[in-house]
Amino acid sequence: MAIAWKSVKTYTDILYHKAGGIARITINRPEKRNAFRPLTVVEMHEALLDAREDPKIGVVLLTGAGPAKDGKYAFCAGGDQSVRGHGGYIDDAGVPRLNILDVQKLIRSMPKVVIALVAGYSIGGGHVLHVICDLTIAADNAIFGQVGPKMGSFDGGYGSSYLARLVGQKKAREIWFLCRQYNAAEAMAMGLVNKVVPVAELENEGVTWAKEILERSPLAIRCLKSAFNAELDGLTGVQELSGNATMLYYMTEEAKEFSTAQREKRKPKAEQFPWLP
Ligand SMILES: CC(C)(COP(=O)(O)OP(=O)(O)OC[C@H]1O[C@@H](n2cnc3c(N)ncnc32)[C@H](O)[C@@H]1OP(=O)(O)O)[C@@H](O)C(=O)NCCC(=O)NCCSC(=O)CCC(=O)c1ccccc1C(=O)O
Repeated sequence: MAIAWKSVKTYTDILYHKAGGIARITINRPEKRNAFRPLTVVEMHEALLDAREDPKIGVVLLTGAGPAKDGKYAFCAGGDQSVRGHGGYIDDAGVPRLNILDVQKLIRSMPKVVIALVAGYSIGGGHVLHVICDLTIAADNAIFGQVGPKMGSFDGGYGSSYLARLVGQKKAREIWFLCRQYNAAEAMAMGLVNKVVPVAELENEGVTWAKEILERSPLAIRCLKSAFNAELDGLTGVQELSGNATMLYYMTEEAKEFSTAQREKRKPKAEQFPWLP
């Protein structure tokens, strides 16, 4: 499905495009298997915020540039180990950061559908990134895995707990404890991805799914996303879900009458609103 992407802004480590209600964020460090350094994460966060704020955007495609010069593909190989220091990943100002957690939270909470398009490696923090997306479409060359216990890291948040909700406790423990790699067919079989397509079809498939979603009700999808999250996200999840209830309530004649009455310093006409069963 052809789509005329327009560049939104020029970044150093990512590409950011939009077209027809879809935003596409591409991690653009193919020679590093699209590993993210603090700058990459800052740029991803800015683009995601822009997509969240744009009322024309309903779906975000998150993907990795490739293939690299050696012909290999990667969605993302996690945190850039060349800048790992004491207390985090060191940014240009020398500050240690684990700022990928901010990106995870934004993907989780934004009221838009985020789809990971995974070709090649989705490893470590790059695996967590696809896990946290609402949907994952994998290329037939996709390779998934966690590496933390092999190289001195772990993600005890969404990367393990939410992973276990997706694939089950036994499988999630296997993935983290053994640090094996899984191909696209294995990922499909364990419920880690939504669909597998030939690598040449990956973007087209993502656009097809996005366009189908864009034909659906934005408010229904907004409420569904926060409802799916609420069960798992504790008070943060309840806050998001009930924030949507408040937003919908503000849109009612009833809320408008009570708000207007307060400003007009009069008694609200409560009797006109039913106490529904
Ligand atoms: C992905 C590989 C399996 C691919 O293997 P291969 O195809 O053989 O390629 P290589 O020759 O290894 O790599 C090519 C090239 O890319 C560089 N590179 C690859 N990955 C990284 C990386 N993560 N960081 C930096 N550079 C990378 C590699 O050095 C080569 O460059 P040259 O210049 O040619 O040498 C394989 O590459 C691989 O296993 N990569 C490492 C995977 C890894 O260790 N990832 C980090 C896991 S830890 C993490 O992601 C932390 C994330 C985080 O911040 C966090 C914080 C707090 C809570 C949770 C998290 C979280 O986990 O999200």
